[in-house]
Amino acid sequence: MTPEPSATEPPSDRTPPAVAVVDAQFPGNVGTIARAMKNFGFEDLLLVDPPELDPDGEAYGFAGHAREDVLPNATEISFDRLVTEYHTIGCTAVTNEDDRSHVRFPFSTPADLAERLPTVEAPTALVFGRERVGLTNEELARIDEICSIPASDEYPVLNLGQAATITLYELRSLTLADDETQLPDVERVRAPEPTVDRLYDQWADLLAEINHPEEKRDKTMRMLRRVFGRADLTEREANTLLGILRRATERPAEN
Ligand SMILES: C[S@@+](CC[C@H](N)C(=O)[O-])C[C@H]1O[C@@H](n2cnc3c(N)ncnc32)[C@H](O)[C@@H]1O
Repeated sequence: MTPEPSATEPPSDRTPPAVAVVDAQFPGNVGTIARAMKNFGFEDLLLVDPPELDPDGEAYGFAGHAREDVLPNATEISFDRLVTEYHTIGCTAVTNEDDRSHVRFPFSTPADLAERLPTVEAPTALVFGRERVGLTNEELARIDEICSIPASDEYPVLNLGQAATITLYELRSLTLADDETQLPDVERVRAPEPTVDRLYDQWADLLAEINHPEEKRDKTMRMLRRVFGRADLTEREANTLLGILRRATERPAEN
């Protein structure tokens, strides 16, 4: 019998996409992308016409812990081999004004891809373009599909490192174990009922203390209960408010 995978084991039945960067002009971008890959569990970095990656330079400087594995293990590849050996997904900005017959259409968002990629059997590569001119139309025409991050129509073009980071974040379910794809479930210590009741008593005392009109007090208390009910106070928050209200009601009248 196959043992149940533990919660921290990565999803085993999926081959994570490789990340290809075409003609990266700035080594810093390659470092930023390598770091995002390490953050979100991607390992296979492919570089088409890469710049010189000096171990004392920007790429390694920007790569954080990816300088230990993702970056030194990067593979140089030609664009021809990339499009022949991989199911390629070109990442590019599009706007609503883009001509629909254009090479940038149809497109998926990274979130769409996260759902669909597990069903693609061929090795896949996400392809990012140059910082200044992106992927050329000729390159896009040879790529299997297009992925675009939805952004302002007025300015949908992110910088290369940001675009790769957002895309890889959205695809993290392909590489990370379920318990790594979300933050730890830290139990909120909700304020116990007697503490919340004391808080309302203190409010009532304060309303009396400041001579809030008697005929309005019930309504005001109802409103305060609603406000604090919505706030869903933690024990610490309730105690802090209680302390402040107590000091306000116990303060000797001035003058
Ligand atoms: C600064 S952009 C290139 C700008 C270039 N003028 C263009 O319009 O493609 C660098 C790379 O980031 C990625 N990128 C930028 N914005 C994107 C978006 N909204 N969706 C997907 N990828 C994006 C693409 O891979 C692009 O080639």
